[in-house]
Amino acid sequence: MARITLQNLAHSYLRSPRDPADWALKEMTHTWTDGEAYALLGASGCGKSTLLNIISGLLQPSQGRIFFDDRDVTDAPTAERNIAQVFQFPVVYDTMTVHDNLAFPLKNRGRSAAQIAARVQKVAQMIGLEDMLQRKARGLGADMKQKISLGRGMVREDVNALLFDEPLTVIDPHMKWELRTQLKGLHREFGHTMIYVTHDQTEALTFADKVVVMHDGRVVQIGTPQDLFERPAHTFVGYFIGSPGMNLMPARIEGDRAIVDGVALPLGARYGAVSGRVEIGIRPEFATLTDADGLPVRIRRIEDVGRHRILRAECFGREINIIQREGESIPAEGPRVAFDPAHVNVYADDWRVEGEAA
Ligand SMILES: Nc1ncnc2c1ncn2[C@@H]1O[C@H](COP(=O)(O)OP(=O)(O)OP(=O)(O)O)[C@@H](O)[C@H]1O
Repeated sequence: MARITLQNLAHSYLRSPRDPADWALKEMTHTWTDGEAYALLGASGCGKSTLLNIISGLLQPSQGRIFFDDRDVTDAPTAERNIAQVFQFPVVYDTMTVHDNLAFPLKNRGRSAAQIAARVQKVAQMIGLEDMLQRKARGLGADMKQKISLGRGMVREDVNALLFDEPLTVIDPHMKWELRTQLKGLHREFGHTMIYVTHDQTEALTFADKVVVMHDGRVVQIGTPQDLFERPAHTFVGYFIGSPGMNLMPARIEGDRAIVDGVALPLGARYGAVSGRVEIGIRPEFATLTDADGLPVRIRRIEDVGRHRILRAECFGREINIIQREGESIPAEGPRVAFDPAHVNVYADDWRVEGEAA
């Protein structure tokens, strides 16, 4: 397993990039901890595959270096990087048994029969393939074949990193949940450094210790699922993560208050001068309806989604979403919306501004 360091890394597919839009990956410097499970999350085209391909060695970055521990691997081909990869579509040898597919990477590295048997058994058991080991891979469905690919990715203990590129794309929805859980179990048991590319927030949040959110060629936040939920570092994180995403409202900040359309709202921290395009961000979970303080709202639609309901509302001509838990009601007249001050984030030009404890 290895720590992965990206140093001033950037990539453009153009020969002579001129402006920022020409860079598929904008300059970044990050260190990813040895043994952690990371999800690379972002919308289509944000640069996830470009970054993964640079890490795996399929692509040479236009700028910067990449290290596995202290070794500079920027110029090393994929074969020398000692990584395992699992792709969107299963890669299995149809004529081999499930056992031999799983054993293949170990045989290639000259492991003893006893080592192979023990390891294959363990991996097969963890992904629920132990009863199928003697079957030929031919004839198995895509789900089963992808399970084999995942298992084969995990079978070696000595890889620097395990890279997954949207590995659950071909998997049946109910099976996705099972495989994600198994992958998490495998990570807990084996402790590989894992990088998992997805555009699906549920996949990222359930799988990863740390989620790396990418937007427009940049890493906008690396954090635990809780960090991303409570303190989105960028408005994109607020919007992209959560269902529905974070509410944003233009505001002016005065110390520990935000002024929205002339109404003062308390903040959980005190701020100095905040300049640029200033907004406050509030997740729908931290917005409540009152009949007293707050901003006037008009409820447009109510969506019942089981344990809670989503109120789609309008506030000073802007859309706002409020999540109500069971037992919470809607005031009959003149409802207002109030925000939990501790969960109001302040943004300047889309980036979160840190306040001082009030
Ligand atoms: N081989 C290539 N040549 C030129 N441009 C490319 C190439 N591959 C990707 N790009 C561009 O680089 C940007 C980042 O693409 P990338 O595939 O890394 O994003 P992604 O987040 O993985 O998207 P997706 O989820 O759709 O695969 C996009 O604007 C894309 O059009």
